[in-house]
Amino acid sequence: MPREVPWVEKYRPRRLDEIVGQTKAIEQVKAWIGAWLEGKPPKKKALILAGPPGTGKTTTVYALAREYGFEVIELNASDERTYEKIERYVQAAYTMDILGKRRKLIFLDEADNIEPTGAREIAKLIDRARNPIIMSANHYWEVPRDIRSRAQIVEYKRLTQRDIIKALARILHHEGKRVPKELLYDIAKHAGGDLRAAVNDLQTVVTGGVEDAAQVLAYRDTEKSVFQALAQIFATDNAKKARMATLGVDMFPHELLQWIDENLPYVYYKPEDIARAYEALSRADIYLGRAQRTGNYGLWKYATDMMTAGVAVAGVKKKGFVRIYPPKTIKLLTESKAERSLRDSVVKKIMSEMHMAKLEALETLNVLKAIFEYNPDMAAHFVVFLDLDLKEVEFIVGDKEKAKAIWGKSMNIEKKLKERGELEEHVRVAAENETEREVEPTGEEETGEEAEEEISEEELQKAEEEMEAVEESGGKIHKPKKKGKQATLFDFLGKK
Ligand SMILES: Nc1ncnc2c1ncn2[C@@H]1O[C@H](COP(=O)(O)OP(=O)(O)OP(=O)(O)O)[C@@H](O)[C@H]1O
Repeated sequence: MPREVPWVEKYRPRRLDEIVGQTKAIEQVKAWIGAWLEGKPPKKKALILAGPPGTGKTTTVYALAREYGFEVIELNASDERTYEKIERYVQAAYTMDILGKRRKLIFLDEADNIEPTGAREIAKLIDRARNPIIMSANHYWEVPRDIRSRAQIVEYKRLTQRDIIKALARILHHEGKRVPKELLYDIAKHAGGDLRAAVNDLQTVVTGGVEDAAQVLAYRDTEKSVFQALAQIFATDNAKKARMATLGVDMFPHELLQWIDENLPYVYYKPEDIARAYEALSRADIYLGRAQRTGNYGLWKYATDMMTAGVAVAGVKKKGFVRIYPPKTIKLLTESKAERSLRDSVVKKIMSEMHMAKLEALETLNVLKAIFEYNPDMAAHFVVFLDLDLKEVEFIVGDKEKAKAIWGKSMNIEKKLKERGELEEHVRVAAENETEREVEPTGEEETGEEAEEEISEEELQKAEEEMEAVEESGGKIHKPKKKGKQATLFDFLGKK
């Protein structure tokens, strides 16, 4: 199912005069580019747009390019290959040539994330540049000195609540939607000057119904940045960026883990990528357990690395707007009795058919929810395998019409299996898995507690190596080896 276009992109200002609250910054940028256009490149051939996230830095670069006829070459400053790429462009003739090629403007994002060696190379390139180079950074003082000394700084301010309300009202007008005034004020207040966060909140509230708003915003109060942190983790393939995303989050790691746990099934397309992300999470969980028992809270670092970088690089993510929700485990108290009993019955079926402990089954239920939402064919196979009834399917997918469609497909599968006498085969496969597990013990117990006992010191050391490997391999985590013979959700997917 295609995701809705993120409003932050749909309503990104196209013109400089549509950018709110940054008049002074934009004047400075225009003056700087004006010098280039007059053929007298400014003394400082690079510009650093510095300021908090979501305040219009990237937007400025693209609007500037559109208005002044530049082609933007956007490169990630922390990417090692960036140097070679810039090399190609800085020396390109700075002309609008007769073939109609446009002048190039080099845009380096995350200038506060450049390693020292990269910084020296980029500094040399700035000296030789024949094209304007604009960089953006959240923390000016973390931009390497070699670069800072060669660049003019332009400061972007946190946006005021008034600016944010103006921008949100404009979006609502275009969408033809209304939300209560108080809610708009609440969103603006909780965004902390970050218009990207505010626009994302508005989209969440409008698409999820206003009744969701109170819940979403209630969490913004105390855990403002967890939404932003998760959005960043789920948007990047860069291990370092993912790890940095949670730095400002005022939350214990085990709470953060719950947030990531329940939101991540909606981020990846492929079941095997979801599986890989869950592998990283379960390692994080193990470190947390051990930290708790031994009092060695230094282990929190490994846990956080696993749940941020490990999850971020687990696979190919969906593009588009990701709605981030507070974890249901926190919401359980507000669940109705009927919902609780349906959840319990589904979880019991998962436990019995897939031979899982309760925690693992709850986790699997989250994955199933994503599969049921996005892949009705695969969902139908699960309906047969788990012997789910229509009410249970409705509970999992959360929509009557979708549930009916899946149910119909499952009836067809069941009919075909019966004709081929294969219904029994499903049962036999499950039974075989059970026997294999008994014959060939994995050394892994099913409860979190017991698993924690098995972590050795070497394994802890390995955690650090693993995270280094993630970075060295350019952000790709090695596919974990399959352990034991326990029937997991993904064994099942493999068999299908
Ligand atoms: N000053 C602004 N005026 C209008 N819209 C804005 C402004 N700042 C941010 N936005 C909205 O927020 C989105 C994100 O803004 P932008 O990409 O420019 O942020 P940024 O400052 O580059 O953030 P980061 O430092 O995280 O890269 C834009 O697409 C736009 O919808």
